[in-house]
Amino acid sequence: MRRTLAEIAPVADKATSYFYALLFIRHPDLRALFPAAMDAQRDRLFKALLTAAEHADDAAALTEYLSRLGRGHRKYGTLPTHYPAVGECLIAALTRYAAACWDEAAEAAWVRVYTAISQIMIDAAAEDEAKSPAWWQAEIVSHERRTRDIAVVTVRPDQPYPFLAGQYTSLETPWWPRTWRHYSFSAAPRPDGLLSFHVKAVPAGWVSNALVHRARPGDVLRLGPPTGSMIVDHSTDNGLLCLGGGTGIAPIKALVEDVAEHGSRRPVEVFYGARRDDDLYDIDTLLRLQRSHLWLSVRPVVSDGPTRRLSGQLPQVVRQYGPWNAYDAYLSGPPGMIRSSIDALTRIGIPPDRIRHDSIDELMAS
Ligand SMILES: NC(=O)C1=CN([C@@H]2O[C@H](COP(=O)(O)OP(=O)(O)OC[C@H]3O[C@@H](n4cnc5c(N)ncnc54)[C@H](O)[C@@H]3O)[C@@H](O)[C@H]2O)C=CC1
Repeated sequence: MRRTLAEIAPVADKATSYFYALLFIRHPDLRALFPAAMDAQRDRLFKALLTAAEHADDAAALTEYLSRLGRGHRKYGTLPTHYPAVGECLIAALTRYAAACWDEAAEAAWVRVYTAISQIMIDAAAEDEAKSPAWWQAEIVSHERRTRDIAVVTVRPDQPYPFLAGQYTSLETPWWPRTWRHYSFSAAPRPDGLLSFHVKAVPAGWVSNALVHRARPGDVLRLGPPTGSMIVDHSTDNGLLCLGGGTGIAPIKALVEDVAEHGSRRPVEVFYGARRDDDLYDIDTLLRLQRSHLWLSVRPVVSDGPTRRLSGQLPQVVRQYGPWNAYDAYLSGPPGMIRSSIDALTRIGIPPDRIRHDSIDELMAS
């Protein structure tokens, strides 16, 4: 499998385009399950295959990854009968684009692995069906523009939506059917069941632009299941060192609320990074939380413009404080910020297993 993937990696775009073309010609009914624009989708299929191949020797990690994928596919309307159709087109694409190493043994390995992959995904989806809906309808109940391009969107799901502070969901708008994007919850679970997200309209971001510029109270979104492991570990008394860059502050605020609800006195140090003073759109909320909780310290950090606040990139500024050896780190923000913060924090001695963040691949896909 690894040899085949290495061979198709440089032509992954062509191989996945060929795969989808074949799938939609042979099984036109499946086209309706996919978004109109397939660019992000192409990338995702290849990444999923790579991830599966990377974990091929670690059965537990592979099963966990595939089970999550199987549960996540319920919202697309995927049925067990779709898997053989996909498998057959996948094998055809590999035969064509990994021709140099494709032989009977390679084909047998892929058929075996694909069958196992599908079975894990199908089983996980079936098990999930008994306890959870495939998706939730969620009506927008408030839409608050904080800056020209950032909105805080609050929704009421049609059924209880169990999740943990720090997690994220996938979201589909009525304007771009079947195009799903990830957003972190910006608040811990609330007694009224409402959920909030911070959305920044990014260039060429169809979903984010629709959510910021078009969405209004009364519009109905669809949500997939909650996911993500950037949650508070309540089994330790370690402090929390939280770095939130831009709208990455959203799940950090949820984590702070979670610590507050648990009534613990663990120190929580939040560094909130933005390009300019005006971009610190949620600073008032965080400073209000700081006034209510002695264990919480919030430091705004401005990276680009002139400021009377702390100035610089988040990882640089954090290094000037500390020591951080009794802290668990929580990182949320742009992929570049997450990568450089992991680097900086491991260099000052925080072990990698105490640094939590969401999957960088999934952040990029949003
Ligand atoms: N769970 C998560 O990790 C979440 C991630 N996000 C992601 O956060 C991003 C937010 O975008 P914007 O608000 O436009 O933020 P931005 O691009 O304006 O950056 C905000 C701050 O992050 C830091 N930063 C950015 N790039 C950096 C780099 N390469 N190295 C070090 N520090 C860096 C700087 O302090 C900067 O001021 C989006 O990509 C969004 O997908 C948003 C919500 C949750």
